[in-house]
Amino acid sequence: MSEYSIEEITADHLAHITAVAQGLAGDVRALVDATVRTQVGDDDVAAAREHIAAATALLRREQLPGAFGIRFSATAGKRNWGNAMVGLRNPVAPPMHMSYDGEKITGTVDLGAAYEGPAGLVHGGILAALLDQALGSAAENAGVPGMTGTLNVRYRQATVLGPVTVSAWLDRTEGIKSFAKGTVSTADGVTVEADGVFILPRWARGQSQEDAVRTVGEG
Ligand SMILES: CCCCC/C=C\C/C=C\C/C=C\C/C=C\CCCC(=O)SCCNC(=O)CCNC(=O)[C@H](O)C(C)(C)COP(=O)(O)OP(=O)(O)OC[C@H]1O[C@@H](n2cnc3c(N)ncnc32)[C@H](O)[C@@H]1OP(=O)(O)O
Repeated sequence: MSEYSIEEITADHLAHITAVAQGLAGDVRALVDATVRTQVGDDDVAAAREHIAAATALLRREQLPGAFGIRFSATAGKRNWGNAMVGLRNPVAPPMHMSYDGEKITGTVDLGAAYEGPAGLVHGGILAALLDQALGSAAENAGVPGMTGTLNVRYRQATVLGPVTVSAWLDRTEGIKSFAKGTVSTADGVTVEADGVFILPRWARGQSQEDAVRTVGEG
């Protein structure tokens, strides 16, 4: 397991690669939305596919051997840029933008046509994933990070595609277990409620975060 790593990086370089990654991911996200909603004819689709194939070949010239992983540094903190919900360089991530106010986390996200489940409504799995991320971050933010052990999700009313707010907070901790809760809200009010248990895995117990990263980084 070597997906956690330490990578020192200067502030200038961080600013540069952040802008580049956000730009590219944003362009690809726009492409996905355009693909879902296009109504152009076959010839235009064929021409677009040629452009897409050329862009893919260009990006494939130099690739990571696997996923981005999670990288830590003194200047940049934690970079989970490949994360499927919040990853800065991942166009699959809507992305959710998270802000922290003490132990409360607020995630804002605009869910477009690419996140549809029932007609005009957000796919329930996407909502569960956003809650998983926010509740997990609430546990981590409270100092007891962990893998999701159990996540309970109650869909109270349909969530219409569009802007959505995710709230999450730590309920309590019991040793290596964190219990977090959260909601999804829209203009219609709370649409989803969740609670979850996040468990610090065995390999990380009794280690500082830095030691844990070194252990897995060498593993
Ligand atoms: C980087 C270094 C720092 C270390 C951080 C490590 C991990 C943190 C990772 C990220 C956190 C950061 C941000 C969060 C952001 C996003 C959230 C997304 C998270 C995910 O997307 S994550 C993917 C889905 N997730 C999995 O892929 C988990 C697969 N699974 C396992 O990795 C193990 O299964 C594990 C670790 C869950 C437990 O394994 P284990 O060996 O540690 O368990 P053990 O037997 O020691 O039990 C200890 C106590 O937990 C209770 N317990 C056990 N299992 C439970 C369960 N499922 N539900 C409720 N309670 C459970 C027992 O009943 C006992 O309780 P008690 O002590 O009271 O009896």
